[in-house]
Amino acid sequence: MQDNTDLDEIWFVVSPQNPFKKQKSLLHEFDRLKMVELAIADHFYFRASDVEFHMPRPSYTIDTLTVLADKYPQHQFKLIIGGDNLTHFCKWKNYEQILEYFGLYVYPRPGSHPEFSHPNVKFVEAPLMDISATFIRESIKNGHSVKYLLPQPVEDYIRDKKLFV
Ligand SMILES: Nc1ncnc2c1ncn2[C@@H]1O[C@H](COP(=O)(O)OP(=O)(O)OP(=O)(O)O)[C@@H](O)[C@H]1O
Ligand SMILES: O=C(O)c1ccc[n+]([C@@H]2O[C@H](COP(=O)([O-])O)[C@@H](O)[C@H]2O)c1
Repeated sequence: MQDNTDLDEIWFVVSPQNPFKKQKSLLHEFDRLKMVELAIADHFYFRASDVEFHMPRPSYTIDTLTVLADKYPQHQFKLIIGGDNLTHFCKWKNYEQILEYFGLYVYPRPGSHPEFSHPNVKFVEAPLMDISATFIRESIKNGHSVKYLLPQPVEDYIRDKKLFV
Protein backbone atom coordinates (compact mmCIF):
# COMPACT_ATOMS: atom_id res chain seq x y z
CA MET A 1 0.00 0.00 0.00
CA GLN A 2 2.81 2.35 0.77
CA ASP A 3 4.48 1.73 -2.58
CA ASN A 4 1.25 2.13 -4.56
CA THR A 5 -0.49 5.06 -2.84
CA ASP A 6 0.23 8.52 -1.45
CA LEU A 7 0.20 7.21 2.14
CA ASP A 8 3.16 8.36 4.24
CA GLU A 9 2.68 5.86 7.04
CA ILE A 10 0.70 2.70 7.67
CA TRP A 11 -0.73 2.19 11.14
CA PHE A 12 -1.80 -1.30 12.14
CA VAL A 13 -4.67 -1.03 14.61
CA VAL A 14 -5.25 -4.20 16.60
CA SER A 15 -8.96 -4.67 17.28
CA PRO A 16 -9.74 -6.40 20.60
CA GLN A 17 -13.21 -7.31 19.37
CA ASN A 18 -14.31 -7.20 15.75
CA PRO A 19 -18.12 -6.70 15.96
CA PHE A 20 -18.60 -9.56 13.48
CA LYS A 21 -16.33 -12.14 15.16
CA LYS A 22 -16.97 -14.44 18.13
CA GLN A 23 -14.90 -13.48 21.15
CA LYS A 24 -13.72 -16.98 21.93
CA SER A 25 -12.34 -17.40 18.42
CA LEU A 26 -9.85 -14.57 19.02
CA LEU A 27 -6.44 -14.67 20.66
CA HIS A 28 -5.80 -12.28 23.51
CA GLU A 29 -5.28 -8.77 22.20
CA PHE A 30 -1.82 -8.49 23.79
CA ASP A 31 -0.60 -11.51 21.83
CA ARG A 32 -1.97 -10.01 18.63
CA LEU A 33 -0.38 -6.64 19.33
CA LYS A 34 2.95 -8.33 20.07
CA MET A 35 2.80 -10.26 16.79
CA VAL A 36 2.09 -7.08 14.83
CA GLU A 37 5.00 -5.34 16.56
CA LEU A 38 7.29 -8.23 15.68
CA ALA A 39 6.05 -8.30 12.08
CA ILE A 40 6.69 -4.61 11.42
CA ALA A 41 9.67 -3.95 13.68
CA ASP A 42 12.05 -3.19 10.82
CA HIS A 43 9.68 -0.83 8.94
CA PHE A 44 10.24 2.80 9.83
CA TYR A 45 6.92 4.01 8.41
CA PHE A 46 4.76 1.31 9.99
CA ARG A 47 3.28 1.63 13.44
CA ALA A 48 1.32 -0.74 15.68
CA SER A 49 -1.53 0.90 17.55
CA ASP A 50 -3.36 -0.22 20.69
CA VAL A 51 -5.78 2.70 20.56
CA GLU A 52 -8.80 0.35 20.57
CA PHE A 53 -7.61 -1.35 23.80
CA HIS A 54 -8.76 1.75 25.66
CA MET A 55 -12.11 2.05 23.89
CA PRO A 56 -15.53 0.39 24.37
CA ARG A 57 -16.08 -3.06 22.80
CA PRO A 58 -16.88 -4.26 20.24
CA SER A 59 -14.41 -2.20 18.25
CA TYR A 60 -16.29 0.03 15.83
CA THR A 61 -14.00 1.53 13.24
CA ILE A 62 -15.83 4.87 12.90
CA ASP A 63 -15.24 5.47 16.62
CA THR A 64 -11.56 4.56 16.26
CA LEU A 65 -11.06 6.87 13.29
CA THR A 66 -12.80 9.68 15.18
CA VAL A 67 -10.51 9.20 18.20
CA LEU A 68 -7.43 9.05 15.98
CA ALA A 69 -8.41 12.17 14.03
CA ASP A 70 -9.01 14.00 17.29
CA LYS A 71 -5.75 12.86 18.85
CA TYR A 72 -3.58 13.44 15.77
CA PRO A 73 -5.01 16.50 13.98
CA GLN A 74 -1.78 16.83 11.98
CA HIS A 75 -2.58 13.58 10.13
CA GLN A 76 -5.25 12.74 7.58
CA PHE A 77 -6.44 9.16 8.06
CA LYS A 78 -7.65 6.68 5.44
CA LEU A 79 -8.97 3.21 6.23
CA ILE A 80 -7.25 0.28 4.52
CA ILE A 81 -9.25 -2.90 4.07
CA GLY A 82 -8.92 -6.01 1.94
CA GLY A 83 -11.30 -6.43 -1.00
CA ASP A 84 -13.17 -9.25 0.76
CA ASN A 85 -14.10 -6.90 3.61
CA LEU A 86 -15.79 -4.50 1.22
CA THR A 87 -18.60 -7.00 0.65
CA HIS A 88 -19.95 -6.44 4.17
CA PHE A 89 -18.78 -2.89 4.57
CA CYS A 90 -22.35 -1.52 4.26
CA LYS A 91 -23.17 -3.35 7.52
CA TRP A 92 -20.48 -1.50 9.50
CA LYS A 93 -21.55 1.12 12.01
CA ASN A 94 -22.00 4.52 10.31
CA TYR A 95 -20.14 3.35 7.23
CA GLU A 96 -21.33 6.43 5.31
CA GLN A 97 -19.41 8.59 7.78
CA ILE A 98 -16.27 6.52 7.26
CA LEU A 99 -16.63 7.18 3.53
CA GLU A 100 -17.48 10.83 3.85
CA TYR A 101 -14.95 11.92 6.47
CA PHE A 102 -12.10 9.47 5.90
CA GLY A 103 -12.26 7.27 2.79
CA LEU A 104 -11.21 3.74 1.98
CA TYR A 105 -8.16 2.29 0.30
CA VAL A 106 -8.91 -1.25 -0.82
CA TYR A 107 -6.17 -3.86 -1.16
CA PRO A 108 -7.05 -6.50 -3.81
CA ARG A 109 -7.51 -10.04 -2.57
CA PRO A 110 -7.56 -13.21 -4.68
CA GLY A 111 -11.08 -14.52 -5.21
CA SER A 112 -12.82 -11.30 -4.28
CA HIS A 113 -14.24 -8.99 -6.91
CA PRO A 114 -15.90 -6.22 -4.95
CA GLU A 115 -18.22 -3.85 -6.73
CA PHE A 116 -18.50 -0.57 -4.94
CA SER A 117 -18.62 2.79 -6.51
CA HIS A 118 -17.94 5.84 -4.37
CA PRO A 119 -15.62 8.79 -4.90
CA ASN A 120 -13.86 8.07 -1.61
CA VAL A 121 -13.21 4.38 -2.30
CA LYS A 122 -9.89 3.85 -4.00
CA PHE A 123 -9.03 0.43 -5.43
CA VAL A 124 -5.28 0.13 -5.18
CA GLU A 125 -3.27 -1.87 -7.67
CA ALA A 126 -0.90 -4.00 -5.63
CA PRO A 127 0.49 -7.54 -5.78
CA LEU A 128 -2.10 -10.21 -5.00
CA MET A 129 -1.18 -12.35 -1.99
CA ASP A 130 -2.99 -15.65 -1.65
CA ILE A 131 -2.54 -15.89 2.12
CA SER A 132 -5.20 -16.12 4.81
CA ALA A 133 -5.01 -16.15 8.59
CA THR A 134 -7.27 -19.22 8.65
CA PHE A 135 -4.87 -21.12 6.39
CA ILE A 136 -1.90 -20.19 8.59
CA ARG A 137 -3.71 -21.23 11.79
CA GLU A 138 -4.81 -24.53 10.23
CA SER A 139 -1.28 -25.21 8.97
CA ILE A 140 0.14 -24.71 12.46
CA LYS A 141 -2.55 -26.94 13.99
CA ASN A 142 -1.73 -29.67 11.46
CA GLY A 143 2.02 -29.37 12.02
CA HIS A 144 2.65 -28.02 8.53
CA SER A 145 5.31 -25.45 7.74
CA VAL A 146 4.36 -21.77 7.73
CA LYS A 147 7.80 -20.63 6.67
CA TYR A 148 7.48 -17.85 4.02
CA LEU A 149 3.89 -17.18 5.10
CA LEU A 150 4.88 -15.26 8.21
CA PRO A 151 7.81 -13.11 9.31
CA GLN A 152 10.18 -15.41 11.21
CA PRO A 153 9.91 -13.53 14.57
CA VAL A 154 6.13 -13.98 14.46
CA GLU A 155 6.44 -17.69 13.75
CA ASP A 156 8.90 -17.99 16.67
CA TYR A 157 6.48 -16.16 18.98
CA ILE A 158 3.60 -18.47 17.97
CA ARG A 159 5.72 -21.57 18.57
CA ASP A 160 7.13 -20.31 21.90
CA LYS A 161 3.67 -19.50 23.23
CA LYS A 162 2.10 -22.60 21.66
CA LEU A 163 -0.64 -20.56 19.99
CA PHE A 164 -3.13 -22.13 17.54
CA VAL A 165 -2.11 -25.72 18.39
N1 LIG B 1 -4.13 -11.89 1.55
C1 LIG B 1 -4.78 -10.75 1.73
N2 LIG B 1 -4.91 -9.87 0.72
C2 LIG B 1 -5.60 -8.70 0.91
N3 LIG B 1 -6.18 -8.33 2.07
C3 LIG B 1 -6.08 -9.18 3.11
C4 LIG B 1 -5.38 -10.42 3.00
N4 LIG B 1 -5.43 -11.06 4.21
C5 LIG B 1 -6.14 -10.23 5.02
N5 LIG B 1 -6.54 -9.11 4.38
C6 LIG B 1 -7.33 -8.00 4.92
O1 LIG B 1 -6.77 -7.68 6.19
C7 LIG B 1 -7.81 -7.34 7.13
C8 LIG B 1 -7.75 -8.27 8.31
O2 LIG B 1 -8.11 -9.56 7.86
P1 LIG B 1 -8.21 -10.80 8.81
O3 LIG B 1 -7.37 -10.61 10.02
O4 LIG B 1 -9.65 -11.12 9.01
O5 LIG B 1 -7.46 -11.85 7.88
P2 LIG B 1 -8.08 -13.09 7.17
O6 LIG B 1 -6.95 -13.83 6.55
O7 LIG B 1 -9.22 -12.67 6.30
O8 LIG B 1 -8.60 -13.85 8.46
P3 LIG B 1 -9.46 -15.15 8.57
O9 LIG B 1 -8.81 -16.16 7.67
O10 LIG B 1 -9.35 -15.45 10.02
O11 LIG B 1 -10.84 -14.77 8.11
C9 LIG B 1 -9.11 -7.42 6.35
O12 LIG B 1 -9.44 -6.13 5.86
C10 LIG B 1 -8.77 -8.36 5.18
O13 LIG B 1 -9.58 -8.07 4.06
O1 LIG C 1 -17.10 -0.77 12.62
C1 LIG C 1 -17.70 -1.82 12.33
O2 LIG C 1 -18.95 -1.91 12.34
C2 LIG C 1 -16.86 -3.02 11.93
C3 LIG C 1 -17.44 -4.20 11.52
C4 LIG C 1 -16.61 -5.29 11.16
C5 LIG C 1 -15.23 -5.14 11.22
N1 LIG C 1 -14.71 -3.95 11.64
C6 LIG C 1 -13.26 -3.79 11.75
O3 LIG C 1 -12.60 -4.32 10.62
C7 LIG C 1 -11.26 -4.63 10.97
C8 LIG C 1 -10.84 -5.94 10.36
O4 LIG C 1 -11.21 -6.94 11.21
P1 LIG C 1 -10.46 -8.34 11.25
O5 LIG C 1 -10.97 -8.96 12.50
O6 LIG C 1 -10.94 -9.01 10.00
O7 LIG C 1 -8.99 -8.05 11.28
C9 LIG C 1 -11.20 -4.57 12.50
O8 LIG C 1 -10.55 -3.39 12.86
C10 LIG C 1 -12.67 -4.56 12.89
O9 LIG C 1 -12.93 -3.90 14.11
C11 LIG C 1 -15.48 -2.92 11.99
